[in-house]
Amino acid sequence: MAVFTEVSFGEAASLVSRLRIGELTTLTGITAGIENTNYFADTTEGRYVLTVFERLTFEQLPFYLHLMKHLARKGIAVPDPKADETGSILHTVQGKPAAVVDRLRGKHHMAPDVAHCASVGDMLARMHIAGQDFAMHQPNLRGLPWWEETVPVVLPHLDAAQAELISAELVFQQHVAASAQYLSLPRGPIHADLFRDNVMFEDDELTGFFDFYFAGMDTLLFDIAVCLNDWCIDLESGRLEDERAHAFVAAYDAVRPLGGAELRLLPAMLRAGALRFWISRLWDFHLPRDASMLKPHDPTHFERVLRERVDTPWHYARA
Ligand SMILES: Nc1ncnc2c1ncn2[C@@H]1O[C@H](COP(=O)(O)OP(=O)(O)OP(=O)(O)O)[C@@H](O)[C@H]1O
Ligand SMILES: N[C@@H](CCO)C(=O)O
Repeated sequence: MAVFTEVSFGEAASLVSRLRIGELTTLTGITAGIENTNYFADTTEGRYVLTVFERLTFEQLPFYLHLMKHLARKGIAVPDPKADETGSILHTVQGKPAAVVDRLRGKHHMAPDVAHCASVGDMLARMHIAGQDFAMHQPNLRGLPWWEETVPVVLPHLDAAQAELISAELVFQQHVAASAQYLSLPRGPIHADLFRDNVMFEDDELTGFFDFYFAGMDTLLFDIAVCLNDWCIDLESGRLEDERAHAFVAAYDAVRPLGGAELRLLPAMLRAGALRFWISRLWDFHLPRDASMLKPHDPTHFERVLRERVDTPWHYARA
């Protein structure tokens, strides 16, 4: 529900005219999303999305945009950033970084079934493989160092039980991250935010995924955990639903077989994924930014998910 930067039709038309994608015909603000300003931009030649980045910098953005370009070139169903006459895919609107990418067809499936979960697992594995030779490097900017920096900031807003849980989980994750098993995990560019609202389907066929603006170099297992915690759960309780979770991992495993350390550390990564989004939702909720129509996500959801992952570890058992 966020529009942080009001972009005029003229401003957008001026940028679009430099991208050789036709002339702008309509520009419509997108209310969904909380991180950036997004507009649907239709032209005489196609349908696009204009994003004005509100937090990410000109230095940070090339990694994400070139990763999307790299994956699109390899036939992975992601939006392809559009270049201007200089070949640059990173643009400027009102002094802020901006990008124009293909608008994916279809809609989100916010109540996915087993088949949807399997499609996403398959696609994620293919994305991880396609990303292995991506030359640029940037860490997951919402990884452990960010959790360590942000937990003290949100701690004053928590009750005693919440403070105990978040502090204990941070210590647990610090130990996991220092372990030989964790250090042996396969790494590469990950999406790191592949929630249901970042994947499109048309007639149950997966048409693509987007919002790579939390991507980074991290363990591939973390990406799997982030997905399981959003695609394969009972939303009320946060509990993992075994049929969907197994379908997701089995589809992924069929494309990129998981190693022993990955199978053993999946329960710990499921906790890490829950912690990461509990922290970021607390941060957004208690330190909100000035934006028209911004509605932060509910932090208590990931508190429940984390408690569930701690109390009932979930393991993937190959059939
Ligand atoms: N390439 C695209 N194709 C189709 N729709 C898109 C595309 N990019 C963005 N959208 C639409 O805009 C909405 C917001 O986009 P996005 O999720 O990237 O914003 P955000 O501010 O990063 O949100 P969040 O981080 O909360 O997911 C999406 O839910 C989707 O409806
Ligand atoms: N997908 C995130 C928001 C964007 O990072 C969440 O649901 O908390």
